[in-house]
Amino acid sequence: MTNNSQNIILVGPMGAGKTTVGKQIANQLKKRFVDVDHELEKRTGVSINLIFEIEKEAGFRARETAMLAELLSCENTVIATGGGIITNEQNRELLKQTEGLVIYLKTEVKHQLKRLRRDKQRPLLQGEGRRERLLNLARARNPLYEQVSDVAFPSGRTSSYGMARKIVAYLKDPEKLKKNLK
Ligand SMILES: Nc1ncnc2c1ncn2[C@@H]1O[C@H](COP(=O)(O)OP(=O)(O)O)[C@@H](O)[C@H]1O
Ligand SMILES: O=C(O)C1=C[C@@H](OP(=O)(O)O)[C@@H](O)[C@H](O)C1
Ligand SMILES: [Mg+2]
Repeated sequence: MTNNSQNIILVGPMGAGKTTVGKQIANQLKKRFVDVDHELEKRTGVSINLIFEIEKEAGFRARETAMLAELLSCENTVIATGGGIITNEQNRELLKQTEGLVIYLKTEVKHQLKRLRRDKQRPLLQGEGRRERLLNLARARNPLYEQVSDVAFPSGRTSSYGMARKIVAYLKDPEKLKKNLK
């Protein structure tokens, strides 16, 4: 079992379920939940969309790095990151060096498209060509999620609740789950 105060950090692409599953994991483990994007919105008082519009992606990324560093210094917290967190080298170093457990929520573009079809909150998905855009992001970013994570969970058709249960079971007894998978 992971130690009681260990942080759990979720990485993975947009629509992988980092925010939704992260909240449920925190509930089940009685840990605090924070989301890098939500914290940025709280601090700035504006939406991620507006930060992108005013400060462009570079401005958002600088804020995101500062927020990640701050949140990683907490204890006993489930931290949901944004899908682009791994694009910045400093963030990747922070994730590799943290004592927290970094979990990669894997997903496929077809599931992302379905889950995010009504989304208006994600600046990188505005406009046409979502599929192409998600495919390009996956190509560039998936190896980086692998690089920074300790363990990966594919979501596929498993519900967000099912994912949270699977992950909590793993955290309570990593060996048992490995045996079940054999
Ligand atoms: N495993 C899952 N199965 C089905 N829908 C999911 C799953 N995980 C997340 N979702 C849905 O996809 C949408 C995006 O999830 P979210 O948690 O915001 O993803 P992320 O934070 O990784 O971008 C939400 O509507 C959420 O309910
Ligand atoms: O993939 C990305 O670059 C982004 C993902 C978003 O978070 P989610 O992964 O929670 O959607 C959010 O941080 C921002 O829109 C940029
Ligand atoms: Mg999210």
